[in-house]
Amino acid sequence: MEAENYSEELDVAVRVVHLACSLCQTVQEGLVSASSDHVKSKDDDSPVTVADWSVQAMVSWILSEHFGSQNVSIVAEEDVETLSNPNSAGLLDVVVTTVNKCLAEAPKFGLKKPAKTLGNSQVLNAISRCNSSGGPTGRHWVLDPVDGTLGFVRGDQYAVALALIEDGKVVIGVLGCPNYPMRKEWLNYHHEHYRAMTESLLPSPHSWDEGCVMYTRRGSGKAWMQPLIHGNETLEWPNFAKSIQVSSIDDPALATFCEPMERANTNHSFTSGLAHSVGLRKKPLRVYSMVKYAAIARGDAEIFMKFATAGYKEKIWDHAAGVLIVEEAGGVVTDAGGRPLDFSKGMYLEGLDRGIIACCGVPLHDKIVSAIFASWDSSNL
Ligand SMILES: Nc1ncnc2c1ncn2[C@@H]1O[C@H](COP(=O)(O)OS(=O)(=O)O)[C@@H](OP(=O)(O)O)[C@H]1O
Ligand SMILES: [Mg+2]
Repeated sequence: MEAENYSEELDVAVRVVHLACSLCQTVQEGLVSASSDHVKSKDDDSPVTVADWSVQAMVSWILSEHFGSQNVSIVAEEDVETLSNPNSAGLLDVVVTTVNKCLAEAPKFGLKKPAKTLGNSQVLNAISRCNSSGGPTGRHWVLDPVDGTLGFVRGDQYAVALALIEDGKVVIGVLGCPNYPMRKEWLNYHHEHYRAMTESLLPSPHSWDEGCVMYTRRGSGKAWMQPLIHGNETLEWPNFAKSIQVSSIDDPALATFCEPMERANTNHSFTSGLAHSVGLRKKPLRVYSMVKYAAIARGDAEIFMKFATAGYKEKIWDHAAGVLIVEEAGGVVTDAGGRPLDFSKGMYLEGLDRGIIACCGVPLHDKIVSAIFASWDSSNL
């Protein structure tokens, strides 16, 4: 039966995402106490951190050890060029140290650690092995080592996203949300008070309470959430797993919609007009990263919309894990034309019609898609 497949893959994926969250938390704490060595610029000027490379190296190493490197194809965000440049020697040292420190903790998470610490070339190899471009056939892991890099460097929300695609379909989705606590009250609290209180101040990661890891398997009709582990705790399955479900709200007046924080990543004025025409009354909730999918999946918000500027091609690693978790938790995710997202075309969501709409259920989703149909011509997207 389909729902029983992939248990070993899911088990390893959840554990490795827990380990990656722990790595990210340590690095984010370091960032908050400010070391500019930890931030580099990518071509597109978005911040790239030690955590990006270290998570990618670590996840690649664990998956290859577990399943055999010849069986593991990984599509991931970071390439190895910047890091293998001799000018980046200092940064590479920090990454290698971070990876080894993290892997030393692997047994706490039920994973195997290396017999000897990894050297520079092993770490670079692990990163460069993630050079698959996916496609319509075979198995491909899809990793966003730190999704929401802006949120990460600002001490705010970010996610570690790992998915498995088989023959073009997402079959496993795991989303680590280190600053997104298990408690539902967080969203209101965050929205109303937290950002205002901390506008000029980077928060200490400890003030967020513990984060969570969400996961699912295609066809299970279920999605789960586990708390992160702390200190000397060990990850004992099922680690207090709680089943999660989308919200049952279908009245737009009661619904909350979330969208990207940054104007550069979505068209806020278009979504604001759309929200008005559909009857959404609440202020949009702007959150960095795939935590937006997490919020829909567990019923903290009802709608997620993202409309990138024309010409921007959405990458599969920014959506694969989140989409499956929302769908299995009872939600609907499509492009703006109402079609499912296509993960079979390589690293991009080729053919995506305008934007992405994730909803807790069909009635709200229909309303949004109809409103887009009605208002598109008059918009200046
Ligand atoms: N121009 C443009 N338009 C749309 N999307 C873009 C664009 N540029 C980048 N990206 C990708 O979007 C990811 C961030 O999306 P978010 O929803 O997390 O946005 S936001 O941080 O809340 O503003 C972001 O993921 P990360 O790089 O992991 O942060 C990018 O992959
Ligand atoms: Mg991303």
